[in-house]
Amino acid sequence: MRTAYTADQIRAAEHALMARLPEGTLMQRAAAGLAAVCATALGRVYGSRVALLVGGGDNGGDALYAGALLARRGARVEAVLAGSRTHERGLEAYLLAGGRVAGVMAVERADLVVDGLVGIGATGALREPYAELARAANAAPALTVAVDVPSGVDASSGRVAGAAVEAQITVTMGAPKTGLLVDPGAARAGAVELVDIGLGPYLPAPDVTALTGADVADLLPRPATESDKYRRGVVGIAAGSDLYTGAAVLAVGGALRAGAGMVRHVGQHAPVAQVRSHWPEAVVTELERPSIDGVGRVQAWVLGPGLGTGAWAHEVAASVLASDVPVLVDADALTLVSRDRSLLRRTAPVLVTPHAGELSRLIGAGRAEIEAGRLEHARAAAAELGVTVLLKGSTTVVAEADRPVRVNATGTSWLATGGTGDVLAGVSGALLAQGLDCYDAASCAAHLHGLAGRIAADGAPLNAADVAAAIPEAIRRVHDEG
Ligand SMILES: NC(=O)C1=CN([C@@H]2O[C@H](COP(=O)(O)OP(=O)(O)OC[C@H]3O[C@@H](n4cnc5c(N)ncnc54)[C@H](O)[C@@H]3O)[C@@H](O)[C@H]2O)[C@@H](O)CC1
Ligand SMILES: [K+]
Repeated sequence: MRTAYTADQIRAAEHALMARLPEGTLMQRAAAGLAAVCATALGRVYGSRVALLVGGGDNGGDALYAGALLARRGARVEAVLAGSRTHERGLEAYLLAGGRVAGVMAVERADLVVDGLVGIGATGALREPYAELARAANAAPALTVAVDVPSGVDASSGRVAGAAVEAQITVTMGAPKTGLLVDPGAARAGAVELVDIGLGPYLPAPDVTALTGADVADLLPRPATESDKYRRGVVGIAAGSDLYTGAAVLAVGGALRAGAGMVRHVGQHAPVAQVRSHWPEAVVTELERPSIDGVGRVQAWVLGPGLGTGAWAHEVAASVLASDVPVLVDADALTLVSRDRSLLRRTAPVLVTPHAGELSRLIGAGRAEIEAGRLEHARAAAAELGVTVLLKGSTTVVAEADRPVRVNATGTSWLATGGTGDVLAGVSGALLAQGLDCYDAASCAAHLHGLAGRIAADGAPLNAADVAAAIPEAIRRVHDEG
């Protein structure tokens, strides 16, 4: 399990650790780790050109001490001082080692830029001249290594409010920060390298977590020898309408590939016919009236892909949500519940799987605002609606009351294409039907779906059916990792 922490959590842990160590020890550890990563990235330190962007706080101190280490190894190091003050001892050590102070031109001629403008002590958008220096680093041909977090990225949320450094590598001190795992911040961080400064024993419960493949392998149910299709879990899929048939085919496909014992599709005539012809394995029921009464027992429902948003769909949604099993609410069903919240009044679990636009209708926040602050909006929605929320997007996050948000790191932008959400709904539903709770089902499904997207894309466009077809390979890979 990967874990990440807010700036406040890190600061508290640092204080506890610092109280037991001679002054300056932590910064020395941080700088040594930072210099080592820079040296590896440079390949040859002697004779290379390094520019340091140095802010007025300890983040700048880290950069200066690391710059001193690189200067001692023969690098030509130039520091651009951005703050009205500069870490005094760091600057002394740096100058003593042969480092120089320079203007912004240093950035243009550097092989490597070290971004030590701000770290966890930043407040709000970068002010000048910090913002200008961040832009200069982004425009320069050099490799950029960010100290702790890319300056301009909020360490606790991943928000980017103005100019922000786009790093190829971020060397983070003590423990990863939440903003390095959540977009838009995560996209600015590049590869994240952790420097162990001894913070481990002082860290609290994490703010966010990310499942590794091995974690997913542990959580996934494996059929036992005595399993039969009913014990392995029957997933019901209430999807498709005479207008929209493809979504049902894709959701059923996702569910079939993710290990459900049986998939039962219910819907109108056209989608039922499509599902029957695509998936002879599925059991289909054409609904004569908008109700699931009498269609047979299922362990979990997927509700919504292509269902429509009219009166018929509303009746189907009410009937599915009146059941006593977990329900995944997706796509058109999200529109239905945002119009009629009373549909969500039930005791069995609910998992909602919106993208930012759908979440904006559900909780009345702006779409851009949700994209900018994915974590806080997913958390707020989970609390307000009393459900588990899987918020899709460039970083998929899963939020549930009283649990750390799970962030998915496997996705690829190739997945941003029509129908992939229907596949995700099917995969999640199959995991719910196999007995995973909403939180685990959603986070495992997001992991497998992202991995399947990478396998299917392999550097080129994919379609949603390819993603469903790659789910078994994704499952094999997580088991290999486990
Ligand atoms: N506390 C410790 O023991 C350790 C701290 N470390 C480093 O110290 C950093 C935190 O240091 P600080 O608490 O001094 O804070 P920072 O250095 O992150 O930021 C504070 C400085 O940035 C300026 N600033 C803040 N927001 C700004 C904005 N929006 N635009 C322009 N300037 C802004 C402030 O005026 C101040 O000079 C960590 O991120 C890490 O890099 C590491 O050395 C590990 C040990
Ligand atoms: K930084």
